Amino acid sequence: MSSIAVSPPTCLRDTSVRDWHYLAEGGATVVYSYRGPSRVAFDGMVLRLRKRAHRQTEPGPDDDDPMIDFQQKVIGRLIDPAYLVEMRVVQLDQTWLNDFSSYHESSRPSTRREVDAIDLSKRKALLATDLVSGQGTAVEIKPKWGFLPSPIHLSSPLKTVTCRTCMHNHLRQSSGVPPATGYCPLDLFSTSETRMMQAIAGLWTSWMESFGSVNSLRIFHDGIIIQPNDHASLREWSRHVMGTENATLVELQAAFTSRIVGALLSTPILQTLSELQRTLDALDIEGLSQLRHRVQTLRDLPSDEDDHELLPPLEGTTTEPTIPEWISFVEEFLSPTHARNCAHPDPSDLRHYILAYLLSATFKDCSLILRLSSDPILASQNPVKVIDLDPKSIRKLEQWEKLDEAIARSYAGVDAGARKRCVDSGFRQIPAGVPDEKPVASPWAKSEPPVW
Ligand SMILES: O=P(O)(O)O[C@@H]1[C@@H](OP(=O)(O)O)[C@H](OP(=O)(O)O)[C@H](O)[C@H](OP(=O)(O)O)[C@H]1OP(=O)(O)O
Ligand SMILES: Nc1ncnc2c1ncn2[C@@H]1O[C@H](COP(=O)(O)OP(=O)(O)OP(=O)(O)O)[C@@H](O)[C@H]1O
Repeated sequence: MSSIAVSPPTCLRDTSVRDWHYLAEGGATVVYSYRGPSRVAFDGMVLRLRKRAHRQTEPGPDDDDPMIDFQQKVIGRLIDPAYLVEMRVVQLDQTWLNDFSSYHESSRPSTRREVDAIDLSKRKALLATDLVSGQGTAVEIKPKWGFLPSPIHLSSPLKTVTCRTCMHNHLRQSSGVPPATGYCPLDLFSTSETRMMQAIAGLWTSWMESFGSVNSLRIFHDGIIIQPNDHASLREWSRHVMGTENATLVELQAAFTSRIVGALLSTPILQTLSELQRTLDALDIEGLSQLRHRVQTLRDLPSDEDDHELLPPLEGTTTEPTIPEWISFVEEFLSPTHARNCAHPDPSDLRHYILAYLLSATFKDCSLILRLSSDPILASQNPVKVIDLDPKSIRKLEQWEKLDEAIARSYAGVDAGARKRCVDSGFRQIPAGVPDEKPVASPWAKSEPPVW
């Protein structure tokens, strides 16, 4: 008698905290890659743990269960699921999480450690397919906002000339943060090969100049993040990309840029993202804010109770959307009859516009991970995935209004002749002074999700 069937452990508690390696982090989560002894449940997976800001005293809700539903039932209707990453929820054991955090805290960048830490109050986390481990190169790009707003509800034309990301980078630069100033998302989203090359070259330059600290470009080789000032790993990577360790940085940049642009041109994902961002943000935060204030003013006016009943309740501006509400929102957004007059938004549609804006914000903040492979079979498989498609909180609306104002105010201080002119290839030009009276129908107005 031999062969003892041992079921694979699926509890994180059964893994040593040393089996996980720090990979990267964003504003809300920190991600570790499993590198321990082979275990079916964890091989090729990353663990995504929520963080809590030091200034945040109250623990937040465990929001990873809704996150899976949101990805499958909401995002999966708008983006071909082939671009999405498989995820599942895992339980966290408090003692294990405490040990994990103490063991790994020192591997986090000091700039991040100053503001937040792993949230030890959470009882759940996410496991997701590790998109960067294994042999070869994986490149992560955070494209940001791929459109210029329609001028209808804007207080000034400033935002229709220079894109939000370029203006935000200006604000950051004025406050001493190293930004990706050579990068304009509208070039990346343009579908023009020349402009896309310019965009990727800009990302490369800021990656180099910031010693890899910008979040808009990350390069992983054989599962390890490459730091631009680590010459040994840069040489090793150059051997992989260029076939030689002796390439100059200029040659390496050119080869990298053309590989990335080639990969991006072979997929419609950037167009999908910019169309979603644009269509869902039909009013701009300024128009949304005006609509919110209009509802507030109408509610404050003495009038018939009947009239008031037609107005949306103000809780609609503060209550987080539930998954069923998201599902019906997307149903409606995809329906052939979905059309709204965005030039004259109806106050009764306030909640609709808020949900649309929140969803647009998710698509404005996601990242792409591309696998560069010289193996023709691997290369023929979908080489691009979209990550970080978390729902945004309704609590952010006010913060976004303030940030928008701060960005525009700071950019208004730039001499008119020195302002960047960002070109939006997908922009529907509306002549100045002519309000767009036509209802805007969703380009996704079909009964089935888009199929490529
Ligand atoms: O406002 P933005 O455009 O600066 O985006 C924030 C990101 O800054 P970025 O410009 O990408 O460096 C920011 O990224 P970092 O923390 O800077 O890496 C977050 O992604 C933030 O989202 P959340 O608060 O984590 O849900 C993002 O906030 P949201 O606006 O998406 O809520
Ligand atoms: N499935 C994955 N495979 C490999 N690496 C990943 C995966 N998911 C996330 N990462 C890495 O972890 C980082 C942080 O993850 P993510 O972007 O989801 O965090 P976030 O806190 O929500 O980010 P943001 O600040 O942009 O909102 C990513 O930028 C990426 O480098």
